[in-house]
Amino acid sequence: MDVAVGVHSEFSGVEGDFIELDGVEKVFDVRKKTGFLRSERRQVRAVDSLSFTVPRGEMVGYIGPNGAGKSTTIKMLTGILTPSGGRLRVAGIDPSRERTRLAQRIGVVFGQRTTLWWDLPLIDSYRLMHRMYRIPDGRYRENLDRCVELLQLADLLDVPVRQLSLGQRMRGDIAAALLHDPDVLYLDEPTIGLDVISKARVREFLRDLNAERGTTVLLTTHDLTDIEQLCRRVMVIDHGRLMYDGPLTGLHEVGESERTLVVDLERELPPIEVESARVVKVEGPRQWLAFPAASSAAPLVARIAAEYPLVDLSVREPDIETVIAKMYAQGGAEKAVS
Ligand SMILES: Nc1ncnc2c1ncn2[C@@H]1O[C@H](COP(=O)(O)OP(=O)(O)OP(=O)(O)O)[C@@H](O)[C@H]1O
Repeated sequence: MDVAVGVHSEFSGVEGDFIELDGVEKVFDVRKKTGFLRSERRQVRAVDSLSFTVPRGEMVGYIGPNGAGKSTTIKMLTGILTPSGGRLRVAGIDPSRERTRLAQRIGVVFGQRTTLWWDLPLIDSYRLMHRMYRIPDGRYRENLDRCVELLQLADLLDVPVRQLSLGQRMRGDIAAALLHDPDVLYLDEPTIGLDVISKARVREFLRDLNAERGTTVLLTTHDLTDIEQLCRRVMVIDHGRLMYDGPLTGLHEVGESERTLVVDLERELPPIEVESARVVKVEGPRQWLAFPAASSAAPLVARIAAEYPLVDLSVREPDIETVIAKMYAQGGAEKAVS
């Protein structure tokens, strides 16, 4: 249960930290209407004594329920918002003081919004960014060619952004964030709303980018599969505070959460009987089995494949809200922040 505290020290204080937060706070002043012509001032502490470091080249998941403070953190890391307290540095730069200088070093992708010009063909947005970021011609060409090839954008360059599908637009946005070769990439829900194939393509691209270029990546997502496939380390934030920092498996252990194995059998059969999982739902030849999220699905799959007429299967991660709710229920959250 004390996994979180132990694991945290493994990652902190590493030399060459690229992102550094020390006791960072963000308090918003909000006015709430309490009656006709009357309002009350209230303070919302969106980020509360947040401290963590990310070494150069690490790909880290940054997750939490709605309203936890993730976007506020990312906005402070880009310099859009100024912290109310604490110390924050990205590549040695104080983001809110030197926002323009920092812009050359960072790339940002917001899954729910586009940075592309809606009415223009994709390539025109890239040409504008070329000028805006004053990217040397050779470097721009090289980065564009690479992104076009790896993100399969060749057929889309002349299409107005408004006509792109969500998955195509997302790939277009990721390329836009990388044209100036940033050292760090902030990704806010990069796979939201994408189909399975588009998700796989985006994840593969990010994995290669991180491996080949050593780009530091901070990834915010509600999809734990993104984290499982991309990040060795995950940070959980709730009510503006860091609740957990360590590997995803450790988070599952703290929360004692479960994954679901969905199996399609050749025909309708009685519930599957295996030691390490329990059937939670049966619908015709399809069965849902819950098993501990911290353990591997491989032995379970092998066992079922050997004993049952298996046609197809998939593994579903628990949702973040469930994992966090279980963490609280087990008392894991208190241990992680202590
Ligand atoms: N400009 C603002 N003014 C007042 N309150 C704000 C402002 N921005 C964010 N908040 C509040 O700060 C808290 C954290 O919000 P934030 O957007 O950072 O959460 P989040 O983790 O990104 O959530 P989501 O997953 O829904 O995007 C919330 O209570 C939110 O209402």
